[in-house]
Amino acid sequence: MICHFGGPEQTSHQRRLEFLLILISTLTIASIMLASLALRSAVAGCRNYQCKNFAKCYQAITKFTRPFATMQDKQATMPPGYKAKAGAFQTFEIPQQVTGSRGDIILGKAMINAWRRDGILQVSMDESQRSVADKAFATSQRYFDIPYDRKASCVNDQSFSGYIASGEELTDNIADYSEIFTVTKDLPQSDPRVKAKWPCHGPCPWPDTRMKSSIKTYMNHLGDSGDKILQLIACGLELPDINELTKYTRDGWHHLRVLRFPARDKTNGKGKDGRGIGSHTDYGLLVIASQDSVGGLFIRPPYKDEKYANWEKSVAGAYENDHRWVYVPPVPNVFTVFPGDMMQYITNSYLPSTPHKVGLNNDQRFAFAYFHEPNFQATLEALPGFESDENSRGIHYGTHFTNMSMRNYPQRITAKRIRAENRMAVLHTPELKTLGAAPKPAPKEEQGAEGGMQRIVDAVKNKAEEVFFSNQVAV
Ligand SMILES: O=C(O)CCC(=O)C(=O)O
Ligand SMILES: [Fe+2]
Repeated sequence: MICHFGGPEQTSHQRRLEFLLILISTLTIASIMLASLALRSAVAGCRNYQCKNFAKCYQAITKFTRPFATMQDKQATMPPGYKAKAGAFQTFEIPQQVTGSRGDIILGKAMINAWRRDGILQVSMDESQRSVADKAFATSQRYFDIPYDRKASCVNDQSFSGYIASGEELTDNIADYSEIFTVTKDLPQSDPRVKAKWPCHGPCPWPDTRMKSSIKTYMNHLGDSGDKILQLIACGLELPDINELTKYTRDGWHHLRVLRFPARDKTNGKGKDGRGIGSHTDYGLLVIASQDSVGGLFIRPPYKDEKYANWEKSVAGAYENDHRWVYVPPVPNVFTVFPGDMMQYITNSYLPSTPHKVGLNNDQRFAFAYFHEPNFQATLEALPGFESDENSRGIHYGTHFTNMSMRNYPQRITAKRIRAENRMAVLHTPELKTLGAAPKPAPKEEQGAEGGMQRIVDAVKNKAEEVFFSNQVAV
């Protein structure tokens, strides 16, 4: 006899079976729908999905964002002479907008976990960022290819922007082989902060308008990502306001290093074999780095038995030659993102500043390091819930940046002018330490371009330039 479900001949056993079957199919459909929603939220960086199940969604993000490259691929580009584990870093997609939704909180927590575990995370570039980054890399190659004298003329005595020759920058007293064009806030002479002789404030000595436009566009994109990442981190830290971190970055002292490293057998001999940049941490809130396919970057994940505070005692050169470094293999179309000194300070080392270093490879290497920073006038305080004796005094970002620049480039014309004009003293004026406060004009006698002070400055500058140029070799 053929039984039809629901038919007149149905026994109670068959009805139970029918009920069970319906229940199982409903549950299967529901779990497929849930899984696909969770996956979609992971792909979309939790854009719209208001997650109800924290653990499941978090797991989905963690699994989905693991990269798929094999260990062999990742080791292949490691600079010769280095032994390190190759990292497999988590990659995140940043939403169009961060609103503080449940999804944003989950994403922020996943990013925080990645930093605390690996010291670094990756962020996918969107379509427009890819094209802007490609253009910036092309611009960088074009600049470093121009004759040495033209590159080297791009310096400024008021800002630390401009050219730094291979072998000019020191890390832990050893010359770095990086050749750099630094871009700090590009301010005209008419800007009140420049007129008031604030240290580090001045124009960027661009070689041409093409480079200016391409690099500024790139920096604007990085700035947008930087603020969104900070908002996500604020969500992940469950801070009372999603702008708890971005309140510091309005008119932030964002800057960028356009970098070229020579091949390991094509250096000018001023540094140490195979070493591109010595181990160091960077100064602000976030470092957003990008590199070509050559490979050279190593980072140091947080270790429980290591504690440092770069704003108190330099960590430059620390642990440089031990085996605890992790290689950052080039991955196409991602930014690598890690915390800087200020993030460590305000989180009481919950998010420590990530030490990193660069090795030289068989080919020249191009890279960018963008620093998403607080406003120069900002004094950073411990975040709610992260207060301790160590961060109770607050730290003035402009002073930290100026100290670090003076330490790294003591012989640069900018450092000489800061010393000659005693600009360090300006750092102590109340308006320089108050967000949004207007600068007070410099005293009359110091403003005159023809004054005695200016003559001293010019003499120092000329001498510095002489030394600067005589020390260089063409690349
Ligand atoms: O070359 C890199 O990838 C990073 C460079 C760097 O650490 C820096 O410029 O501070
Ligand atoms: Fe760095």
